[in-house]
Amino acid sequence: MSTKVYLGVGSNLNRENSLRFAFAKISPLLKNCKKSSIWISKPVRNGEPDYFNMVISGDTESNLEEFHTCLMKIEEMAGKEVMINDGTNFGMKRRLDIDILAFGQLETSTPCIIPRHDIQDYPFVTCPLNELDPDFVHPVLHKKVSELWAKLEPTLSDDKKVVKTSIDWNVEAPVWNNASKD
Ligand SMILES: Nc1ncnc2c1ncn2[C@@H]1O[C@H](COP(=O)(O)OP(=O)(O)OP(=O)(O)O)[C@@H](O)[C@H]1O
Ligand SMILES: Nc1nc2c(c(=O)[nH]1)N=C(CO)CN2
Repeated sequence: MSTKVYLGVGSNLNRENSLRFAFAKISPLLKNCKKSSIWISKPVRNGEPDYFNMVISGDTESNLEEFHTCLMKIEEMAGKEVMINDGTNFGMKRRLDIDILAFGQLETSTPCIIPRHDIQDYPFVTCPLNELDPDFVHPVLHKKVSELWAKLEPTLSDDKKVVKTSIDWNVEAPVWNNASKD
């Protein structure tokens, strides 16, 4: 039996390469794998560099535990590094964050919280999810993502807005270093 999953992927360290790495590792795990564009937004926590975010969807044959373990391994594989921005040292940070937003119709808190509140609360999740699948119905709120986005978007101040990047998946990502902020 396969389950349709939605994943939120974010990075603000080597961010374009990190999202490409995530897609390269996740797409073989999913049938009918699809991805949104990459969107840029300000961090929730002030001072960090801006984030790149995307949403990936597809069908898995795995159960939640197996699938969650695979995703944590992918996050680990992407590694960590010291994040320094404008002279502030944020310490060791994961390059890649992968969250399971929804796992079919499941509602649970073990081994992780499903569905994630990010779907309706974080524009950097709602917006790419709406781009990918506006007709997806939230398993608990029973509302289409298009309705959730229509409610959230008009409330956003400039610092919460998300902007679509023009990243072309067919062109190789630029070389990155900790000072380039890309
Ligand atoms: N659905 C999920 N998929 C993947 N990881 C999850 C999921 N739910 C929780 N986690 C992981 O559990 C930890 C705590 O998550 P939680 O949502 O409570 O806080 P957070 O992500 O740090 O903050 P916020 O609520 O502001 O998004 C994080 O490491 C998070 O990545
Ligand atoms: N814009 C944006 N901000 C964040 C994000 C994210 O993915 N996008 N993830 C965070 C923790 O993982 C904290 N802040």
